[in-house]
Amino acid sequence: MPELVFFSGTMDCGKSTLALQIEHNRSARGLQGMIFTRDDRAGEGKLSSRLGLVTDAVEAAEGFDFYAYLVAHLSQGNRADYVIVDEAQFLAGEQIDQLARVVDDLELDVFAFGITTDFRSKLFPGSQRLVELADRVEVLQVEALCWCGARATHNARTIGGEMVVEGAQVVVGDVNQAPDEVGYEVLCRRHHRRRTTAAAAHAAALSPDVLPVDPSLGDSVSRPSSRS
Ligand SMILES: Nc1ncnc2c1ncn2[C@@H]1O[C@H](COP(=O)(O)OP(=O)(O)O)[C@@H](O)[C@H]1O
Ligand SMILES: Cc1cn([C@H]2C[C@H](O)[C@@H](COP(=O)(O)O)O2)c(=O)[nH]c1=O
Repeated sequence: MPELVFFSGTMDCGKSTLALQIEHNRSARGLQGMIFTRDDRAGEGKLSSRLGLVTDAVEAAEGFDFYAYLVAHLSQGNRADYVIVDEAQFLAGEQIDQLARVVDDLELDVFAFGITTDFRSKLFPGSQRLVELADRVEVLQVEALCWCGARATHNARTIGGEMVVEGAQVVVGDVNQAPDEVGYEVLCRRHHRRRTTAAAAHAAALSPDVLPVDPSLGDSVSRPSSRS
């Protein structure tokens, strides 16, 4: 039975790499995929991974109709054995409905890849609809890590290393940006809640307010640690 599968995770956990691996393995066996993306960092009509791999893709902009596009593609005598969609968080809910229809009516597997939540830990519309409609939601096995070493489950937006909580939901960007640029950092929930980015933790560790610790004050003293 064909399936709608949502491969989800934080930024930088290997989603695009997995999309390219699925594409490689299937095309190596003679299958032909249709690859879609939206607003990839590498530019329009590209699906790119931080490992340096990139492939051409159809840009699924606002208003793009996946079902109509695939019906037209097939009825012109072209092949499509499966569908890959990267950056699926950016899609509208109705576009996810079209993908479900591609699975049910055109009987094609659809593999969608995307981050689940935004920098405010709210669901993206596309991800919400995927959670509602997917046959399976797969969390990627390669864990992205918070600076403290715990599994990263949330995406923070940063400016100058500081976490921000105001702004547009969609701002295309990357992790490991220069300090003065808008960037992203993956964090565990504890540190996302406390807005403790790596830079903030580093600054706190160096702060004279918390160092040196006076041992005579006992355990009530706040000590710089990975659980700050
Ligand atoms: N220089 C590197 N060497 C090995 N692995 C790397 C390197 N750079 C990035 N990666 C891997 O690539 C992953 C990010 O892959 P990518 O597919 O771009 O992520 P996503 O699409 O989830 O944002 C990182 O989590 C890491 O595992
Ligand atoms: C958290 C968050 C992310 N984005 C953007 C930043 C990137 O361009 C993509 C995620 O790409 P990746 O391949 O998973 O790294 O999403 C955004 O626009 N808004 C956000 O809140």
